Amino acid sequence: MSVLDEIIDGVRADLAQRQARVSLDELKERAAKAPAAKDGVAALRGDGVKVICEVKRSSPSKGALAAIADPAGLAADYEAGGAAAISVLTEERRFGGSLADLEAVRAKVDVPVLRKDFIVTSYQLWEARAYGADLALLIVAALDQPALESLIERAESIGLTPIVEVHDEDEAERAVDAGAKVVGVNARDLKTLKVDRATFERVAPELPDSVVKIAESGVRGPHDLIAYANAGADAVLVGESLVTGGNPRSAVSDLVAAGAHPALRHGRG
Ligand SMILES: O=P(O)(O)OC[C@@H](O)[C@@H](O)c1c[nH]c2ccccc12
Repeated sequence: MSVLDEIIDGVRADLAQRQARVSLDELKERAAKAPAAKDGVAALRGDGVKVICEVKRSSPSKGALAAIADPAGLAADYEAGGAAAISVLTEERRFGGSLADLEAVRAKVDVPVLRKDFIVTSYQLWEARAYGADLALLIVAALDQPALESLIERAESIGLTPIVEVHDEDEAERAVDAGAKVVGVNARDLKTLKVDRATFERVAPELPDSVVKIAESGVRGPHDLIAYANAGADAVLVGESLVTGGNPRSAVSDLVAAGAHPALRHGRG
């Protein structure tokens, strides 16, 4: 069984407990009261390379990264540094996240917020909206094609922008076939946990120009952002280096400054 399969088993077990406590109707009522979703696509387009900053306490590959007692405070630092969006991990067992983190971050920042989890049912999309997310991650490797298609449709119908995560050319083709408009290319293979920064440049050419392209994982600093930008990234998604670096606000602003450099040839030019 791959790491991804193990993570998803845990996610399904936790999900079953939440579903037993909170009905879908209750969630929908809560979602109806949530502030309207912000435009996730608009936030990731435009001049310069956008930086999505992640609230990440731990990971299956590295274990504990940072305690993050105040996720909303961290998100506010990210926003002050120029983050285009905030990613909040809500998976509990391996990443130490929660829906409470999502809610706290949403209440604090104005930029769009991404629910980063292993979404396998539409119930989790309603949760994302109910707790204030504007974007939700859908991982191609975790879904069969009909499920991927229906979750993309459902996400859009409830106002969420789906970020469809791929890791190779075949998955990129599946994402595009399923109608993805925003695609994240993850340099980390979720089945082996290995990072290969060349993944983005290999996979991005499979994606049409109209698709917003996010390079995920492995960004240690401006140098990696520039390499991803030169390979066509519209945005990068950064976690570990921000939570372990000591000064998240200045680390983000260094990335944003690098991404705004006029000499960069990025995505839409
Ligand atoms: O910590 P990093 O290497 O900067 O990576 C962030 C992000 O890309 C990574 O957390 C991630 C990408 N896709 C995921 C899917 C699930 C959980 C986590 C992820």
